[in-house]
Amino acid sequence: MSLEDKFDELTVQEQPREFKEHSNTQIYEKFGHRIKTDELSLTKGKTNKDKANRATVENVLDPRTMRFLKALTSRGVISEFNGCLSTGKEANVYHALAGYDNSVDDDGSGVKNKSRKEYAVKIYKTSILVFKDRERYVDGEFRFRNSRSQHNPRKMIKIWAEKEFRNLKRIHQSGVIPAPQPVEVKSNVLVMEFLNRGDGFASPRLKDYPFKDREEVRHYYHVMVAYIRLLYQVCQLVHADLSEYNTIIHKGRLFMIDVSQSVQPEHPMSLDFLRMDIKNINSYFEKMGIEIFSERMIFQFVISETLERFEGDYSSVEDLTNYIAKNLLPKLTAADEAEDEVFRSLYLVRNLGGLEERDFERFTDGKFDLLKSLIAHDNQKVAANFTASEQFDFSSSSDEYESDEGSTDPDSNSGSSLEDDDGDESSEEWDDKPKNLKGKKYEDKESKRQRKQEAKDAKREKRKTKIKKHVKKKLVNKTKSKK
Ligand SMILES: Nc1ncnc2c1ncn2[C@@H]1O[C@H](COP(=O)(O)OP(=O)(O)OP(=O)(O)O)[C@@H](O)[C@H]1O
Ligand SMILES: [Mg+2]
Repeated sequence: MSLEDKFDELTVQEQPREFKEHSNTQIYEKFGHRIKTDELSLTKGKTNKDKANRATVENVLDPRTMRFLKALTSRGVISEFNGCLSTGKEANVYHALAGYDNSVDDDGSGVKNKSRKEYAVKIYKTSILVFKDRERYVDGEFRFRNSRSQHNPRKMIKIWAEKEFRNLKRIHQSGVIPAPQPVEVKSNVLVMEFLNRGDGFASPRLKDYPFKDREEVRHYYHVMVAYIRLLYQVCQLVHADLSEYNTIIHKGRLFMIDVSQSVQPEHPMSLDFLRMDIKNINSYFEKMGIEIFSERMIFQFVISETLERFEGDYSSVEDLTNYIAKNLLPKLTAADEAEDEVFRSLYLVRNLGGLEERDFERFTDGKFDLLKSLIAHDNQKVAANFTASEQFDFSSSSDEYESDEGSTDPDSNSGSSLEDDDGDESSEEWDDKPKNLKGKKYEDKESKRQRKQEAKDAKREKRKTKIKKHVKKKLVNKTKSKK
């Protein structure tokens, strides 16, 4: 018997109508009492109080959150919710209308505006698991050194919302990079300006933006690269989750959103986050069919402190793209790609004391003589006014940041745990540190060389068994692209 014949025999008997109705009634009788049809009450339930208080609707609207929303409404910040813009893994974003107090015309005339202000209300999920992974962003943040409550997910979420609020405020106030204006933050609820397309809908994310032509794609790429640098240099932030999903094209300008995980440059992993951002952006724009710059070159461009400052008008696309054209050249050859490969695998450290074994071996194998050369060596593609190899020195920039904001804070243990205590490497490359020479000044050359070689070998042996599991895990995690 063929398969088709067998299949024909498998006809399922249609159930008589009465039977179906009968079973529906049975189900209703059995479970009907469990379906709540009464209005949602915000008062504490008499029974099962604990569970009910933590239960969530759409994972975000637990009774506490509802109370905050109610408070925002009664204070006149918000008048009504209009629906959900996005349900993500960390937060839901809702559209809301501003309260009547704020419905004053923008010209300050005091005349009530008929079209009321609109807000985007981001409500962080209070479910616990999602936030577990986020500790590494708050760890090592000087600004949050006293507020680490990472064992209490509720407090963690509050920090998270506040972090986004503060980062948004910093970016928005700088006037350098467009970002929605933050309005309020209360526990896990963040209210900000709604980026409106004009017809009631949200402006599109970069991912959904309908580019007119390739020229327009290139234009936004250049603006994006310029913004990464300005965000770092002027706002002192690394986005840390930059992608086509977290940028919005609004009124012809590129807005940065979703900055809860953004960190300051002195964060121990800021350079890793920066590299990841650059990789995400590059792969999106490459997919869109334009010539891109090498990741390493963008990285240098972003962090270089001696590079000529941007003197143009921040809102002028022309000035921004000229700035880029002056400082970066497209990535064209296979050799450029090979260099990016190396760059991606490099363990970036803030100082030489934080080197990992694999990098160390790359240097000692003679491939590169210093970490900074690994980033900057032979960079002929960078325009004449940007001699990158002279410009970036990890040890000096690290000192600067550490002394500035005290990233030696004991709380920032995630970063310091990445550091190895191989700081006093006796390798030739950085034995110019005076402490290595102390007391051995008059040693003859040959015995010095031998002593150093022995010390080096011993350390190498020691390191073989030394890479800690959590360090490895972090290294793997950080190279995974986010979306
Ligand atoms: N101010 C705003 N104006 C208009 N739309 C916004 C605004 N903020 C967020 N959105 C929309 O909501 C979406 C999610 O916002 P956001 O990226 O901040 O949340 P999220 O935490 O990243 O969510 P996910 O868990 O999906 O990553 C955005 O992609 C955007 O479409
Ligand atoms: Mg997002």
